[in-house]
Amino acid sequence: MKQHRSIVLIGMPGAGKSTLGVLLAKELALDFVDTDVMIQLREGKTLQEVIDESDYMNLRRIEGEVLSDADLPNHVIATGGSAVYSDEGMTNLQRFGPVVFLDCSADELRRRIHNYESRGIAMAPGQSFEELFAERQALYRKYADITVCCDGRDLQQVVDQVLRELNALN
Ligand SMILES: Nc1ncnc2c1ncn2[C@@H]1O[C@H](COP(=O)(O)OP(=O)(O)O)[C@@H](O)[C@H]1O
Ligand SMILES: O=C(O)C1=C[C@@H](OP(=O)(O)O)[C@@H](O)[C@H](O)C1
Ligand SMILES: [Mg+2]
Repeated sequence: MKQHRSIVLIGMPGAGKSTLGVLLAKELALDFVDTDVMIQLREGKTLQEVIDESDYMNLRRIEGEVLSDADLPNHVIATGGSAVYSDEGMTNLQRFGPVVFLDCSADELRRRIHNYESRGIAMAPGQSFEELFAERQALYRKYADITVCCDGRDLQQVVDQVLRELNALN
């Protein structure tokens, strides 16, 4: 692992970054942070309100600033699904530890998430979920040090797989 011992979780909304992040932090005796919460605290509003009061590109811009300024050694870092649009932000997070892509099929994501309209997803108006999914795959793969398939695995199975892959990196 890199010098600061953090782990960065990336992937589509619904992949399990926030949920798994807490479990991994407990397993690894690390702190936990969700960068969505950092954004909301900085802005004093929800992500959906940010989008409604400006637009999705403004949310991506704010997210990029927050990720670029973040100083998060010894954390499991759950990012938002749009984090990978900020190269500067991802480059900063990479300093703290390996990037784990939680790889989930579009069908599985659709089964898990039913509120795509109100979840504050940073996507262009009119873009379909399938189009967004396709656009992002290359970005997640570009930054991933580890890719873990999440389809057909419960939370504990994914946690165990991430831990195995992290051990294999050392
Ligand atoms: N491996 C899994 N199996 C079943 N449900 C999962 C799994 N991972 C996450 N979930 C569920 O999917 C939903 C979205 O998870 P969340 O952690 O909010 O994803 P993200 O932060 O990546 O958007 C939650 O209801 C969570 O319990
Ligand atoms: O994928 C996206 O565009 C987004 C995902 C959200 O986080 P999760 O991936 O944790 O749902 C959050 O960052 C924001 O609403 C934008
Ligand atoms: Mg999340």
